[in-house]
Amino acid sequence: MPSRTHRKFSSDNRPGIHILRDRAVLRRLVQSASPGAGDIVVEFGAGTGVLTAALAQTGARVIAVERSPAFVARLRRRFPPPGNVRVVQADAREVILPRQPYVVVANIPYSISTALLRRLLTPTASGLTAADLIVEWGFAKRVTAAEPRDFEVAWWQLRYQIEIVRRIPRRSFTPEPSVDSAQLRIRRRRDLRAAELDRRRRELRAAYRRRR
Ligand SMILES: C[S@@+](CC[C@H](N)C(=O)[O-])C[C@H]1O[C@@H](n2cnc3c(N)ncnc32)[C@H](O)[C@@H]1O
Repeated sequence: MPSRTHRKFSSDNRPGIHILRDRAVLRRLVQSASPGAGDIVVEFGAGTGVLTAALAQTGARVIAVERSPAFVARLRRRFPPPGNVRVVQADAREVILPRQPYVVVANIPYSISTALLRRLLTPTASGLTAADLIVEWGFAKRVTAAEPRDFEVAWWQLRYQIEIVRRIPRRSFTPEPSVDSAQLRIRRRRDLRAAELDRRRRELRAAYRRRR
């Protein structure tokens, strides 16, 4: 017999949907991001709005991006205007991102992790200042590796400090995924000037080409 929480979103229960049910994990994620009132926070994959509600309580302006029409309808009921939550029905990989400085806080679908990080961390001109994400444990290990396997991750690490804050057991979600997750903390490095960054990027690119 499915639990009540499980039944509530069973119409949208496709692979990749794992609702965060551990309040402590949720609290720590929001605390790590600690957005201030009026800050722009983008949440990808808002689902039932469990994280959205915690973010909204900080007074930040929350942009809740969700692809599923059923979840979007539910989010719009839960966060009606006027308020500090804007629900956007879109694919996280394509949605228009803010031009002003913004942070991302999200429990992202495992299947789009690479595409999403590529979108957020690859461009040099970006308003992203920080991201606090829940991602698959193996993915977190890959993007925080001391010696990244590929140039792309090395480039992300050059511009952003990326670290695993903690391991999150699979039982923290409903339904449980088959693997554990990680809380990932990403902060933009401010110490590199454009010319220096460009030089380091060329050096990095050359080093990875030689490895092949
Ligand atoms: C892991 S669940 C997280 C749900 C909720 N934020 C939470 O923390 O409990 C991932 C959510 O992302 C949504 N999703 C999946 N692919 C998406 C995409 N390409 N763009 C936007 N949302 C997506 C799913 O519908 C689901 O609601």
